[in-house]
Amino acid sequence: MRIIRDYSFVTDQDRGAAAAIGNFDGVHLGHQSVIDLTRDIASEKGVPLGIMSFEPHPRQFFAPKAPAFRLMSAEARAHRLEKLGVERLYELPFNATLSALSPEDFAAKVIRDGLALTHVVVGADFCFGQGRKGDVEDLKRFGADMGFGVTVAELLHGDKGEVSSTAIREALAEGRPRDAQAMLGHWHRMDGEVIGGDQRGRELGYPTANMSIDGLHQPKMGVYAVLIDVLDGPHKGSYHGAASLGVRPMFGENKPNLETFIFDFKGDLYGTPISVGLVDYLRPEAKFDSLEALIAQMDADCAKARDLLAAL
Ligand SMILES: Cc1cc2nc3c(=O)[nH]c(=O)nc-3n(C[C@H](O)[C@H](O)[C@H](O)COP(=O)(O)O)c2cc1C
Ligand SMILES: Nc1ncnc2c1ncn2[C@@H]1O[C@H](COP(=O)(O)OP(=O)(O)O)[C@@H](O)[C@H]1O
Repeated sequence: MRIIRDYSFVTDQDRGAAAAIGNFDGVHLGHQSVIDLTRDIASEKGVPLGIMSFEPHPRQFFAPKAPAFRLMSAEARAHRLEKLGVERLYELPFNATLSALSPEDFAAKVIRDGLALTHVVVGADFCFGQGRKGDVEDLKRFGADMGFGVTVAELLHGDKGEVSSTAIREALAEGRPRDAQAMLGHWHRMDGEVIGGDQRGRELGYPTANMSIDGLHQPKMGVYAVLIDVLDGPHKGSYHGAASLGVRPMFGENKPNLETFIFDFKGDLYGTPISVGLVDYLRPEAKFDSLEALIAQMDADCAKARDLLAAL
């Protein structure tokens, strides 16, 4: 997969794709069905399969101080899109210039002149151009005039309503990772590099691989049964574990992070990229009267997490 970060000066090999347009935060089942549809069109036309996305997310551009809401970083999204067979990722910088393009200019300058897309696929609720003034009918009209195909994908509904990034954020904020999974088609994963902590974990008998969650949507704070993928290095592989997402009230008010104890594992993970999938919410974080009480609770958490994960 090639990542193209601008729509001007695009080389011929990166022009002419059939591309789905959107933010694809989470790459949930709705996104996946749009991508499947785009894949069929791309192979029928013999052109690369593309995604047009924006960085930062337009909401981040318009409200930079709002709490973090993204389900995944741009890097994690790219990784997942690549796994789905996407060949060109147009990760366009969302800035004052792009956001000020009228719907017609967006179609002409970005879709036609810049990327020369053969075909675009969007969801039925797609809006584009300055002030989100353009809708799918406008896009179809521009496509007919400017010479690109347009397909509008139906919005996907799950058992419990529409599959959306918003519904997934809500499920996670309420401690329902399995409901999020049902909409995502995969476990909600938080990716990052293992960073150093207070080196207390090993003394408790529970060394934890710590990760910053800055910039990411915050699921309900507490203890989870988790699946871990070590993405690189000598320990690369998949593991089970228990993680604490939060501020560690036992040890003062700290910045929220994710601390993961990996079962049956020994080794150095500092600096290693890992991916932690939330499977079950076990309990809120607590402040105990003694370290012994915390350790006893961690023993119980791990026993429970082992059972839940073994049953997957
Ligand atoms: C399964 C599990 C449960 C935890 N539960 C709590 C808790 O209830 N309260 C708390 O303050 N910290 C909790 N923690 C966080 C530990 O306090 C923290 O990981 C430990 O102090 C190590 O910190 P360090 O990595 O900075 O050395 C938990 C950690 C794990 C892995
Ligand atoms: N079973 C394990 N689970 C998680 N990390 C482990 C494990 N065994 C060893 N480690 C390593 O130990 C480090 C955590 O030790 P810890 O004492 O909690 O230090 P820190 O406070 O720096 O996180 C991890 O970052 C990782 O490199």
